[in-house]
Amino acid sequence: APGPRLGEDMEAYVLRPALRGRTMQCRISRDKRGVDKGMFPFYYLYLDAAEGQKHFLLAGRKRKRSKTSNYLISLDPTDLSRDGDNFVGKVRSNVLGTKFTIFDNGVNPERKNFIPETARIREELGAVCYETNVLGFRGPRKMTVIIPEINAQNQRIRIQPQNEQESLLSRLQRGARQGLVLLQNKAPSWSNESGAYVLNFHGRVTRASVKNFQIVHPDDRELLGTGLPGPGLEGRGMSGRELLPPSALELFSRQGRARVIAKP
Ligand SMILES: O=C(CO)COP(=O)(O)O[C@H]1[C@H](O)[C@H](O)[C@@H](OP(=O)(O)O)[C@H](OP(=O)(O)O)[C@H]1O
Repeated sequence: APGPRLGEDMEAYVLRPALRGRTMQCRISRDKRGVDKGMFPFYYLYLDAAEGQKHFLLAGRKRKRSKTSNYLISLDPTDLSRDGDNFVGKVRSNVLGTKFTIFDNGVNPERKNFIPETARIREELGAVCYETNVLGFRGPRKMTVIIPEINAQNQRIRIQPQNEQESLLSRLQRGARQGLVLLQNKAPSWSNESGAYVLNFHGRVTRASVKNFQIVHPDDRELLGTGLPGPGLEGRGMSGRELLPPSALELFSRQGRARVIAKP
């Protein structure tokens, strides 16, 4: 897909769903160097464009004082402040770190100082649930991704919960799936030969990793959206449905336990 045009409104660009039938191939690099980057690394998202060009899109970093995993996403790699102009959204987990929600930069309506007349209620752009499996942490985890439907005009359905009960995760919990698209990670199969779980990444995997996953639609397991870390920890994500903030996808993939390798 073509990269952003010069002078394009980058906030609108990164929030716009990918066009149907188009593949957006991205990569994520992680910077763990430096004093506290082991605990709070930086993530940088790039779009791979024609002629080998890379377009910087987003930067992310785990925030230091939150009780839950809370990753801030910014348009500017040098400005990851929560109240900065470049703040475009965040990824927040539940207390257990098993469920994540991606918000834009709107306001939580349950905040005490929320003023409906002036503040825009935040949108939920997606959510991911990890289910531990019967094998405990030894087997591959099951990942369910929930995104709002994209209409025929390629616009995302607005999900702006007034309260927790209207959130994507609560709707998933009670089976209220109207206006939602549910995706899952493709279950790897056990290979006695390699002594590991395998999935066919069509030559794109260079190393066995718990971060290798393929997101598919349950009704069409061959239509892949894939998040893959490359050799230098640079992930390459392809999301056929929507340009989720893949730095968020990179973060999600860190929750898995079982290594998934490419089918020989
Ligand atoms: O204990 C908790 C209940 O689950 C959460 O505690 P914590 O993880 O520290 O998160 C709270 C922090 O103040 C965080 O800075 C806020 O995000 P913000 O700075 O982006 O506003 C967040 O606002 P929220 O995401 O809930 O709107 C708050 O909920």
